[in-house]
Amino acid sequence: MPDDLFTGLNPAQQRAVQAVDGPVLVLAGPGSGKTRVLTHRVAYLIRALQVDPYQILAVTFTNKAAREMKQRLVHLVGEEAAYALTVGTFHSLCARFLRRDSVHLGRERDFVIYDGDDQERLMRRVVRELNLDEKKYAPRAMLARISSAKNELVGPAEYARLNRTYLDEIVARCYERYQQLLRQSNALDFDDLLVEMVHLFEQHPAVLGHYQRRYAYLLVDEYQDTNRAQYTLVKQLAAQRHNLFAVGDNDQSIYGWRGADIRNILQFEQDYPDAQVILLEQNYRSTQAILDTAQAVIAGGGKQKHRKNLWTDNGSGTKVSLHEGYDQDAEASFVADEIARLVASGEVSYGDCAVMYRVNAQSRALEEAFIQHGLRYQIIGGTRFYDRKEIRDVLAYLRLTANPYDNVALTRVLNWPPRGIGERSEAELTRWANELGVPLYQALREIEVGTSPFAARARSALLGFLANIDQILTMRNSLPLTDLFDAMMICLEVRETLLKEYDSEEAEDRWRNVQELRNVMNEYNHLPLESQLSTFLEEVALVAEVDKLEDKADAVTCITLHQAKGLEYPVVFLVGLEEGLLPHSRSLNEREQVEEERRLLYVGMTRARQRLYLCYAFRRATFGRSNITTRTRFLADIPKELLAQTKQQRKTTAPPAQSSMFTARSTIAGPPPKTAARPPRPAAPSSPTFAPGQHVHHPTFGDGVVVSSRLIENDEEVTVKFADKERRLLASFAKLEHLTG
Ligand SMILES: Nc1ncnc2c1ncn2[C@@H]1O[C@H](COP(=O)(O)OP(=O)(O)OP(=O)(O)O)[C@@H](O)[C@H]1O
Ligand SMILES: [Mg+2]
Repeated sequence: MPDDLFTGLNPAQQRAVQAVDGPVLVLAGPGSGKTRVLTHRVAYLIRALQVDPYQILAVTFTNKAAREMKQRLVHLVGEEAAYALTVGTFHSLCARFLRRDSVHLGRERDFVIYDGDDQERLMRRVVRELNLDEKKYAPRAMLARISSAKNELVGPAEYARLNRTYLDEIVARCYERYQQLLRQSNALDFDDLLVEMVHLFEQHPAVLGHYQRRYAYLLVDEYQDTNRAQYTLVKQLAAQRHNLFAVGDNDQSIYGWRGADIRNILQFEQDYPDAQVILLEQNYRSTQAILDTAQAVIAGGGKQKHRKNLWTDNGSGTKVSLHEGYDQDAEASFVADEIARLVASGEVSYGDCAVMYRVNAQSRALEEAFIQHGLRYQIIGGTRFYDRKEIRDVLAYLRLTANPYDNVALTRVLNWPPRGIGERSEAELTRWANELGVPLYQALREIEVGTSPFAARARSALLGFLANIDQILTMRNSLPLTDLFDAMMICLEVRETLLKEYDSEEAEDRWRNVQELRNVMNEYNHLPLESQLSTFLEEVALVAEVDKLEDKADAVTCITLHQAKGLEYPVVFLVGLEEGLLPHSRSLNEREQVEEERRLLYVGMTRARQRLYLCYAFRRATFGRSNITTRTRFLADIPKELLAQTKQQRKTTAPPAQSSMFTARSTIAGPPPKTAARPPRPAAPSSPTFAPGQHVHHPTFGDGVVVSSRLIENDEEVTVKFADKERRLLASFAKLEHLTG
């Protein structure tokens, strides 16, 4: 036997590779080599047992994992055999099988697969057709319910039977109609791929028999995150030969919210009574320090079945760092500084580092810090902050506010928020503006005053848009940037629009992104009023551009915790370890959901090989408001002595006085920047020392602008607009400083 199959495997792993007949469950902790064993087992089947690679089916959790597995197998078994294997995700495999066999379901082979946008458009049609109120029955929300039903293999009829509330009835009707329309278009959505496959196997035993014979060997990675439909598929395929090899870790089950059922792995032995269960206990990925810390977190969740031991002889390594930053920007800055330091020391490269977070909006602060520090980075999965739809829409309005003649910005948001301006009206407007030889905004003005080619309905919709723009324009020169922004959000009903367009969770995420943009603006409020918006837009444009030009090779990886599953990096930063983020505020109601968040943290921690940083911020601005945070409860389960704690001194200014996206923020507190020498306050001023419009600094509330000031008794009462709100202060107590510049 060629020995490279086994040289890299310990005895337990070798046993797992060689335990060929019958079902096998490898239940083991992170980094114990489950994925490696699965890969080697494929090679073993081919090389040692002469199994035809055509008979092997391996299921991975992501397409990326499938590609990586194939690459490894090219080395182990050669190209020809590697290409004859079937490796993919449940979805990609089902799509492939259905292309071949969906005729048995009376379906054309060339069905199309609808993505999220297509689905939404279709559901919108359904909701309208059924004369339902789109506000009450948001298409996205309907789709989310239908998706859960599909993952549970519950069809429209059964859904109607099982669910009896009024809302359920509506969902059932939408579900039924949605499926009809999909069918008419010869389309399947993602969930249908699994559902149809299960149906095909149920209804056509001959087809199932074909697949059962063909795939004599089944291997499934990340088995703990299979949902009902996937679990059923595996069961169907394995029913004859029982050659199922599943690997997983119940402590890493993190997709419950998407229908994954942890019981699938816990009940493996009941499902397959002849199963062998193999435990792997040596971790090859992480240092002892990282492992101990991660174990402490998962153990804090109490006892579970199959408690696994995990040890490593990788050495104790550097202590896990626990870092408190002042706010999310300081946190990001710390991460960037630390990465720059490690890279400069020659210890690691950018590509060795990953930053993981709970929600995509958290990447904004990181992206900016990386750009400031000139660090290469890439955002995995998530769209880069400034590329997100809601951000681009809002930015388009801001661009219009700065320059109403910006045609690109104008066409982008002409019908967002939706006001019934269709493609036809837009084309007509463009044509007409060309004819008049004026920018679109000017053409809109013309509609207002004179004759235009538009029918009454289109005309009033276009004028509605114009009225919005003009209303915002009138505020442009009188409000500080963040106030202008808030007024704009109200005028355009952005939040309400998002709630209409998306289900409540997604709308909340997108609204959070929009508010994140407002957080950025805070830093421009201190500039002269007339240059705030333009400076802001200039710098945003630069950030967006720099980002595009980046060479992605050897870049820091920014990734959500959910997407980081199965991956590993020498250096890992977990940021935002605060209550409300992790555990996410959505999960606080149910214990089981909080436990899933705990596992998510565990998954994140166990991605690290050499260095792990746990970070949280003392304050965090969410939804436009900066609040003091509470660090996540899970940190309490880590014994203090396992951690090296660092804490940023409280910043004396927040936000920094002359800040912009490109002024480096120091992570360590420094003297307040650019402050005038502080004269001792005279006890009883005879005339106000503060005047409206002056920029001032307060040790606690940060920078602000004086709104008004008046003398009272023997003091001066100053009203100051700070980043968060307006405050009335007594000058003798408030220690207000005048800011120069
Ligand atoms: N016997 C071994 N000798 C040396 N390195 C090993 C051995 N087994 C696994 N490794 C290495 O340890 C790391 C973790 O392995 P792998 O990714 O397969 O773990 P896993 O159990 O799948 O982890 P996760 O649960 O996070 O998916 C990989 O870099 C792998 O190459
Ligand atoms: Mg793995």
